[in-house]
Amino acid sequence: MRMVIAAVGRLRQGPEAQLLDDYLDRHARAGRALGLPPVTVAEVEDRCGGGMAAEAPLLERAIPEGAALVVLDERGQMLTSPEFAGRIAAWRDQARDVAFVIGGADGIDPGLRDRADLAISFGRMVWPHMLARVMLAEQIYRATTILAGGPYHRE
Ligand SMILES: C[S@@+](CC[C@H](N)C(=O)[O-])C[C@H]1O[C@@H](n2cnc3c(N)ncnc32)[C@H](O)[C@@H]1O
Repeated sequence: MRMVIAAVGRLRQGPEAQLLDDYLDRHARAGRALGLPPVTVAEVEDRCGGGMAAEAPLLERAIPEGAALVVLDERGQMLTSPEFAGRIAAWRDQARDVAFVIGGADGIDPGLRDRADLAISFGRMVWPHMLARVMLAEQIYRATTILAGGPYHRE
């Protein structure tokens, strides 16, 4: 199993990058015993201003073949953290790769969005894509602690 975040834009050094690295490091450490791999981040950028249509093929290239495709989209489903953890465990048990896709300023091209296995919403408000990246990393770490039975997640 591989876990990939494919995201539009380059995250510069700063608080978001520090938070992202921290959650992904924590996930990597906690996930080892659970058979969950570290998350890799593939950043894509279209320098010609082509918007989401130009970004879609760049994102596609970062998605492993046959991977479960999860798009982050404010119109998607709102899962609880334990539900999200259950999805991750199911992909692990099927030895299936999973790719999480985060769009740019215009969002994710409908062609890519429509073929997703799952669209996840962090609420109906629109978040900056760099914050969505950090929030996703935190939820992946949280999911790992839920699967490990740790005390980080409380209801
Ligand atoms: C600035 S938003 C783009 C919003 C754009 N108007 C749209 O229609 O998707 C950039 C990316 O951040 C992520 N994002 C922002 N808000 C989100 C939310 N509430 N839930 C899930 N993902 C979100 C999505 O991947 C989105 O493509």
